[in-house]
Amino acid sequence: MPPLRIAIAGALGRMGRQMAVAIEADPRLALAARFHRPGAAGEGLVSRDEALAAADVVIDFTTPAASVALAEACAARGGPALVIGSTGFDDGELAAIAAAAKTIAIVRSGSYSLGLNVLVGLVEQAASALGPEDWDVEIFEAHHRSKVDAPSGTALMLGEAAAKGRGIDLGVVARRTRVGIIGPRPQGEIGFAVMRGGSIVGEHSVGFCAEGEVVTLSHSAGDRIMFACGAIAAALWVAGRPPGQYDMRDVLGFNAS
Ligand SMILES: NC(=O)C1=CN([C@@H]2O[C@H](COP(=O)(O)OP(=O)(O)OC[C@H]3O[C@@H](n4cnc5c(N)ncnc54)[C@H](OP(=O)(O)O)[C@@H]3O)[C@@H](O)[C@H]2O)C=CC1
Ligand SMILES: O=C(O)C1=N[C@H](C(=O)O)C[C@H](O)C1
Repeated sequence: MPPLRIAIAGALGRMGRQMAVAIEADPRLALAARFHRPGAAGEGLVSRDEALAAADVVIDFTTPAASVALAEACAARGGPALVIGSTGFDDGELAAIAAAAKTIAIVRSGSYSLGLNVLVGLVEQAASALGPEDWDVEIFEAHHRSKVDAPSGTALMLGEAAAKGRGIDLGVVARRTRVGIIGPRPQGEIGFAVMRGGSIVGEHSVGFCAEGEVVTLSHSAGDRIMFACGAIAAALWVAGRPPGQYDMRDVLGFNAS
């Protein structure tokens, strides 16, 4: 079987550079093209249109606006398939990606880590067993000083999992900030806390806190290579799939009934 042709969006970014290393080392793949912002200078970079023409799958770790524009460009030409790793989308941007996924296959996940996606299932299970009458859910995340969105995409995935386990909508119970005299904690709230500093790759924990006891489920990322390996698994899985929006738990078979 010929190698799967991959294009990298945001090739000069932290994840774009990590993706190139991982793809070059994988005999199942060919690094077909690397592209960045229009006009960006860098060895071997091509235009977005050239990259789309050369690839079976594009792997994209950029920004919400760039990912939406890319999804629309891929959909307009009927491919290639897309693996989106960017985080920080608003509702309108998510709707635009869902619209593009009516024409092409798109995998989107706030984390391509296998371990983190296992943790998502554990959080849903724990939230279902530890009800809101006695157990408060608090999510903590820490990242490097250059990260621009908060809470992280992963923290939001964990919040969605906890809300799902309790059969509620995260939007109704999420508490993203606390400042000043805020009063006692409302029952059922799912709180988020954010730390930024240094070169932290990604720390996440979900605390279930009751009178006299705390259960903590956590994940620690020490290197970006496992995000890149997860994105490669997603690219191999999504190539040739019918149009639709998928996530990493689909790739891993965790959503199969
Ligand atoms: N899902 C996952 O597993 C992971 C997700 N992420 C997410 O991926 C995203 C990128 O992270 P990271 O690599 O650390 O960030 P970086 O800022 O290092 O990389 C993003 C790159 O995208 C470039 N870019 C911006 N606009 C465009 C465009 N229109 N076309 C092409 N490239 C563009 C930026 O260029 P410029 O520098 O010129 O602005 C930047 O170099 C973030 O949203 C992050 O949260 C990160 C790690 C894992
Ligand atoms: O920006 C990052 O670095 C990361 N972003 C993702 C997120 O927002 O959860 C994944 C990972 O934690 C690293």
